[in-house]
Amino acid sequence: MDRIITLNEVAKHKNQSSVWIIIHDSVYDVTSYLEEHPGGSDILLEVAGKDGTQGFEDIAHSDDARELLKKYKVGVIDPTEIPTTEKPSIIEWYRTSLYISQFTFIDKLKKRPSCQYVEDMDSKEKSWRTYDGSSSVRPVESKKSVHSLTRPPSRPCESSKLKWAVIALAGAVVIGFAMHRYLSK
Ligand code: HEM
Repeated sequence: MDRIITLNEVAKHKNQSSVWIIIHDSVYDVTSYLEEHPGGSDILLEVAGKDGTQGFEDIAHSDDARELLKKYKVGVIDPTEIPTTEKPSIIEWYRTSLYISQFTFIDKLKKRPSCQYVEDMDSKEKSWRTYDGSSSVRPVESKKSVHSLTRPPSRPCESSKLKWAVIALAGAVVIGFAMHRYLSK
């Protein structure tokens, strides 16, 4: 079984004499690998005692590098310390969207500052990326699966609310005008 390690404990291993790095919620002791690392030791020391997932994924390490990780694993982060406060994914958002049947929706959404769940869509339009509120962007389900969702809206974005407010106001004006005409006869 994996050893459970707290963030506090990882934080203690932050200099050359002992370097622990978190990658995808697992903890690696790379002290003996510092000088061998093809990307240099400095880059590892920068994330020593911390989460290095972003840097690790940013340079798209090879499968060999990922295999090598196993050799240095010392445990996993205490699950109670892993943040779980994700906002709804774009799929959740689509389920509740008025524009569910239209792919052009994505373009509308991008233009609406109140609906910031979509950050980007890849150029081949094969996957969607969502903005989950914590500045991390991740690919999600394919367009097809988005398209197949048909639940009615229950969480419209601000501009939809605005639309209904305008309709209600227009209705009130029409009724007011009709009442005025009726009463002044
Ligand atoms: C902690 C475990 C890590 C291992 C076992 C590891 C392993 C490797 C390996 C084997 C390579 C050669 C290229 C490849 O096969 O992908 C490499 C390159 C590199 N790594 Fe890491 N790495 C680790 C962490 C990191 C982290 C946390 C960062 C950044 C914050 C990083 C940045 C780099 C860079 C910049 C290169 C050079 C890429 C190039 O010159 O093209 N590595 N690493």
